[in-house]
Amino acid sequence: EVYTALSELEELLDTESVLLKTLHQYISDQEHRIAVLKKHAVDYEKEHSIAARDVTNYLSNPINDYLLVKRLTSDWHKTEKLMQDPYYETAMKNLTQYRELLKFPTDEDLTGAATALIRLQDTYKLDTASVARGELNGIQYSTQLSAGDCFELGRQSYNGYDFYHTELWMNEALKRHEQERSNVTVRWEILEYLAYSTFMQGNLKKALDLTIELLSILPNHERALGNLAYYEAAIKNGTTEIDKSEQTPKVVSAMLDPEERERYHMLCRNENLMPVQISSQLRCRYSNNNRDPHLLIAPLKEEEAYFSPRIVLYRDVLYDNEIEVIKRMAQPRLKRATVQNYKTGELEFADYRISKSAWLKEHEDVVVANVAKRVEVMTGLTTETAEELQVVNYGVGGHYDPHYDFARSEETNAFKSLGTGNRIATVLFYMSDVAQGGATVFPWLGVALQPVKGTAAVWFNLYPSGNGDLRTRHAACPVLQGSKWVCNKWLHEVGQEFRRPCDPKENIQETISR
Ligand SMILES: O=C(O)CCC(=O)C(=O)O
Ligand SMILES: [Fe+2]
Repeated sequence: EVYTALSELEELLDTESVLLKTLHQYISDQEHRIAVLKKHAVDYEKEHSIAARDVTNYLSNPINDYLLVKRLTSDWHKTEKLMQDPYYETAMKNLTQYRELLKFPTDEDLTGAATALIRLQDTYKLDTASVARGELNGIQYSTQLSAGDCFELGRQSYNGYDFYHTELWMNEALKRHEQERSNVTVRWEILEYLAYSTFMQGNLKKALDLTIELLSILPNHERALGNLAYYEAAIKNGTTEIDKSEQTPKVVSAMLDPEERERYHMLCRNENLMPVQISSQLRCRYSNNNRDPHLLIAPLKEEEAYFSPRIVLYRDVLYDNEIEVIKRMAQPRLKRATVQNYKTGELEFADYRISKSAWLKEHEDVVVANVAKRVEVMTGLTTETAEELQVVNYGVGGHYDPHYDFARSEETNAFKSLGTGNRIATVLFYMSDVAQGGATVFPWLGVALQPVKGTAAVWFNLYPSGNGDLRTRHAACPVLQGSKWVCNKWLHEVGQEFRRPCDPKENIQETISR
């Protein structure tokens, strides 16, 4: 899956530059060949017209006779050979070889890239026409999309049963098709997708009009003829109901609770969801974490992000040179992130988490060990039982849908093999700024944390009773522009008995507080 991280996409640019070289070589070979063929034609023509002017006279000359015969034998053989395109095979052989040597995206990658773009469009409410112009939130970032590009986005949406986006993109394809002079896609094909997706969304009248237009281009299109009859009958009988079960998009976070999804997306767009009674009480301070000797000279820059549950940010707790070391160590080991299937305990890929991650051990580098020490200072907990440092890179469109970091009571298999209990706290370090998007948001709290390089976010996932705190449900918004790097340390329950004593009184019911 190349679309999950920037580093992989860079390799695709290398692939493209090799392909471009091959293409240019092929074109220049061909141009040279065509130039030679043109010269042959001119030469033949010259002799031929001299002969035509006075045939008898021309043919009574033995040299001319010889030349005529030669032109039609040996010379013409050469011409024929040149007409055969000797470069095609070599070029194709090279290309076949490159398929094995270079990194190529797959059809699955194309689907992934299209899904990512549509996810961004959804989350950030990007309007189709602006995206097609290469704009993201009013900033021109890339070149325009052609009718064909829009058509492909529509087709990908269609394949995911997402007829809402199929209609948006096919409409855009149609608009652009009218403006473009050279057309690769054909109008009737756009119309076919557009008519069907319009129908699936319940607009029979428009579906009918589009089908009529399609038939004006291709009067014998069988499926369109069938649909025409069907639509006409349906309109006549007033049966405009469509089987909704077929409409559920496969790709666009179909699993999310709509209210949570709405709150999640609003927070990603930087819309305020926090009551002023809370936000006005949030403070920042220099903290020495109750006189931790490590912090007496250089206290932490602590910023409150929420009170209950308490979420705090620590500014400038990771240095640029440490970040460089961590990224460099992680880079070659980055793999598509997995999630634990809560029934089987197995790790698997999921559409709701798209990023690349790697795990670093403390003994591998002093920087990794220092990060663990700093986590202890920030949290007052031990990292003896913590997981290794997880490094995550999100490419454009990379995201993580709302989730809990702790294992719920029914997830009996999670963390079992570690033998260190549940994930008591999360420390999330931002290792990059993100140009647009990529916030960490807590949908039910109305908290949105913007990534700032060097900052750490800290919160407890469990109540002092040991029960999971459902209010900590959080998500990583899709990256809209740029690349996002984070690393996290998950602290576990075992070993914290005296640092954060259990308090059965706070055995609060596992319910989401809204
Ligand atoms: O990347 C983020 O902002 C959050 C990541 C996260 O929640 C996780 O990895 O569990
Ligand atoms: Fe998380």
